[in-house]
Amino acid sequence: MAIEFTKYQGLGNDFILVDNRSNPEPVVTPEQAVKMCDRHFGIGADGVIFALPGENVSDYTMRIFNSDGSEPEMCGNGIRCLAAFLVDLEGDNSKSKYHINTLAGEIIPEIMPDGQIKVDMGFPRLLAGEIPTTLAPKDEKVVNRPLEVAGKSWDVTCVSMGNPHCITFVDDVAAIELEKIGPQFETHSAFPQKTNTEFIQVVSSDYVKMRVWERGAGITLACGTGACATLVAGVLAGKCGRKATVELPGGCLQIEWSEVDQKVYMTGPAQKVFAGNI
Ligand SMILES: N[C@H](CCC[C@H](N)C(=O)O)C(=O)O
Repeated sequence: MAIEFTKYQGLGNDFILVDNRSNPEPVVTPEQAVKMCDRHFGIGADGVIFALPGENVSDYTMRIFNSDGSEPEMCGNGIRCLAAFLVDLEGDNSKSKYHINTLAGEIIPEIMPDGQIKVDMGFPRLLAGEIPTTLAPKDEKVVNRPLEVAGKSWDVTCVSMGNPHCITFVDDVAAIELEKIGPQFETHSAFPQKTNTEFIQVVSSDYVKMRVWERGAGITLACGTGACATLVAGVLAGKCGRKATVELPGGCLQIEWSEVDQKVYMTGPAQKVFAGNI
């Protein structure tokens, strides 16, 4: 069965988007998603994202398969790409704000006048039991706690944006051997659902540099939920303010942890690359 798709990217974190509005179940299996994401034998992407019918009061439902076939709760760059995709699909009937149902709760992307997309990413989850991690009692936060990885003790801060993130502040992100230690963080026994792993270099209280090893995807050029988790971790660890630019290898995101509603807001681009079928 031919599958029509449109390729989008958000700061180089790239996705295959599928119009799944006529079916409550994804029309692609996780195994097929792995093949589609292969950068030599397939289309090539960090994941496959489905625009499914909405539930309750939401306009649509988003589901995503990572390039290893696993299904995460949410994807920040991905939901900006989904919003751009929906505008394309809906044409003249398109809206500027969508209520999207996800496994991380309701997420609300808004297309701004300058074409950037601002996303209400909801509330961060801060307790060990919500990450989830065994690094602290389940009703405590995990801020600058030691974690033994690759024969070294790292001070980590854990935050969930619906998906788990383990954040480590370092003096020089370029010096981190991500391909060597990323997998050891991702699959560490302290993370029952595995984890995304971010290394952060604080340039100033409103500018940080980040590199990421993603759960189920490996090194990516950007991670939206990771950038949100990073800002929250920076506030908890006293390293940055509640609004900052997060510089990723693929470009910059503007992140704010609102003091008004305690939600996290992410603003960044999403670009269509090409359409096709497979
Ligand atoms: N690999 C991530 C999902 C994609 C998140 C990332 N691409 C983002 O932009 O948030 C996970 O398993 O939680």
